[in-house]
Amino acid sequence: MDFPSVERAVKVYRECASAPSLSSASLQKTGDSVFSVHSTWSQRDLERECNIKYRQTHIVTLDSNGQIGDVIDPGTNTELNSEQLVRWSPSGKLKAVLRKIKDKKGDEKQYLEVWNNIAKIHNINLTALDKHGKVYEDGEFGCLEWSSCESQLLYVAEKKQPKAVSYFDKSKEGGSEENPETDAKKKDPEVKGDQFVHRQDWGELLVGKHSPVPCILNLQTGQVTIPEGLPNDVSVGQAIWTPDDSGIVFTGWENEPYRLGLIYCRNRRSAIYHLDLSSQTCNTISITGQSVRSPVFSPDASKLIYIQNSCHGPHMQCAQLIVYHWESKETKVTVDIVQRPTEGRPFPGLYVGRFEQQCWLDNETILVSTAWRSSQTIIAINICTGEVTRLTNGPDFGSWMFCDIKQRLILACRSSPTRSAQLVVGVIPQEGDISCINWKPLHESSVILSDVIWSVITLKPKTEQGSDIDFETIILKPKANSGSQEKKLPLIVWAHGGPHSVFSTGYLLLPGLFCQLGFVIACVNYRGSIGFGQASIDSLPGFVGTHDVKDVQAAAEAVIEQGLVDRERVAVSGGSHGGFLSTHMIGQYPDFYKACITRNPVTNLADKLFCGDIPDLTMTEAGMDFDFKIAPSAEMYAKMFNCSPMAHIDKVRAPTLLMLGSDDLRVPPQQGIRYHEMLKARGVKTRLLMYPDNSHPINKVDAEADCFMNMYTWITEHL
Ligand SMILES: CC(=O)N[C@@H](C)C(=O)N[C@@H](C)C(=O)O
Repeated sequence: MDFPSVERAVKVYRECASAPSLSSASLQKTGDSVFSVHSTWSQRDLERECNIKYRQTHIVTLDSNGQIGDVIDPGTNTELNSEQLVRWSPSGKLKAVLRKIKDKKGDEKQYLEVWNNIAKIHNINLTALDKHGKVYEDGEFGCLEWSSCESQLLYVAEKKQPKAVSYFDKSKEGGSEENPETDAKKKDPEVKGDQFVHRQDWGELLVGKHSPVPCILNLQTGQVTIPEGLPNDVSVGQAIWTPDDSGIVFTGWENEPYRLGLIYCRNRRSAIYHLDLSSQTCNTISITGQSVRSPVFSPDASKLIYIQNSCHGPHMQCAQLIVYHWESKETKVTVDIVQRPTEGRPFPGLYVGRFEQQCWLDNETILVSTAWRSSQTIIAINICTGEVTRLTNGPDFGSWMFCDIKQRLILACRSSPTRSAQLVVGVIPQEGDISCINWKPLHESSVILSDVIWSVITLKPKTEQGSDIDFETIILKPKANSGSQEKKLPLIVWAHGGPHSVFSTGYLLLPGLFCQLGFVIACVNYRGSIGFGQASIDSLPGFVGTHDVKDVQAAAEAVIEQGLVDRERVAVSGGSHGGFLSTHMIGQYPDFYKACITRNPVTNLADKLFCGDIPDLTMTEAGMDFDFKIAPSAEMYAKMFNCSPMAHIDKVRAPTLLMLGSDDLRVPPQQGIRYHEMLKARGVKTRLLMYPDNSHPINKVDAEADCFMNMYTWITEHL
């Protein structure tokens, strides 16, 4: 087949990859019925080989009926180079900015700034204060919270460690057994012999993040304090003020017996804590033995909500919404785990990482984005009754993300496999059906794939076990051929990673790119994906390498049966567990797939058990209970190997491209390197690309673009 040229592929990549992705968006009331929308975006810059960040501002007015009036785009795109966190104060009059700057010597320093509507009014050099290590700005631990009196800022940073010095450092020889008091006079404590002590961190994408502690900056004094009374061996994150600023509430993850990788893993043992700042007493609010996260107070400060799910088993699960009554301390599960959604009760449960800080429509209703089968959707939850209302279900946009709410003005971001992110606003009706919202776009999607159409098909598994659980596949087709029969197109079957994650009907860069270049794409949400009920998730552990494989194959065959695809030109792709599946497909269906392209694949669970930052994944997905002692029997090793792609290596014929991140801690490169070598030793065509300074996602701008071009040339050469 004459595929589009490499030059065409480069052009299409430049167009599609230029789509900005939303980092954050918030509403500020700036006048009677006037609101400003501040959004920060991330966009690939292929020339500078970096992701640039920029801020956009829009003005929204409400008319006399409280409906959306004007939407004004003052065209104020401003590139942001050093902002790490931004938080507006409760009054909206002040803005806190965490900024990272390199000084003249090239050393990074962090500043906490406060701006009013005229200028910068506070500027604290946190690094120079030397009260803590780096401030955390990540999505797992990071926070930046104003006290209600707007005189203090709360954030988390690396706990300051005593300075480790050598026993042979002559400059330290002043203090000695004869004159120990000399040591005591030193400003900071020093420890001899600890220079090379291993300090475990929280793993992939959280490297160097060991022991975060809460920090309080007093804007009047410019001083930072680390509260006393913190629990031992707990990593603090997501900290917020108690309503009267008398204390803080935070999520604490257990460090002992050792840390397991945290990113993409919502099953890490944790608790919600309340620290009273004056008495320095710290109490746990949540029950022990769970994984909890994202504490948020109601506007009237009467209730605290947080998310809870098991700290055992799958890394992503259906969660509970917990309501904690602040005065009475009564705790209630207001939304429970959903095992199997039904036609009558289609709500599939809660699949949420963190609530937005402004997620309250009123003191009884919260707004949240959650996976709902193959779509990300916005729901409203009545936290007294647990009633769930789906607010976004329109056919034209696939997936929605809730951003902010002020009074009844809601800010959201929507996209689809053929339309990049678009900010929209709407007014939630005061009466009647709150899902009747007239959404108004603030801008057009920057990328619209007008010659691609997408759909979602539902499939029933063919295996007897777990066969009452259906699954879905998102299909992208070139519009030109959607109705025609004469020209059969090549197919790429895509498996997502996790395995407990999901392809959502949002903007999907790689599938959209390949579809633009003439391929049919099938993105498979196999059993075990989130968004389909807990029973689906629980159906996979112990059956990886069979259930997930059979579902991916069933999806491929279902698309072929639609008549558009040339069954002789089918490729398979996926990263991480998606790489586990793509290498399984070419081993178990060696004549069906003619090419394989995979990113950081899991190829041998037995080998992975003692490497990588989440050994628990290996045992969990192989159907075993994880224990921190990890003492597997020979039989357990055999089971882990036998459910791995490496067990099928002798059958592989498909030319296989592997793309590895040299810094990957989640799935160490050796998994891909060994698979590549085993193919070479068997004379199977294979190519391995190793991307330095890239980890599990391989998402540095230059590496990501290079991956795509190599994927394209590999597939077009072998289909
Ligand atoms: C929990 C986890 O990280 N699993 C990995 C093996 C994986 O599949 N990661 C996904 C999120 C990926 O696509 O990288």
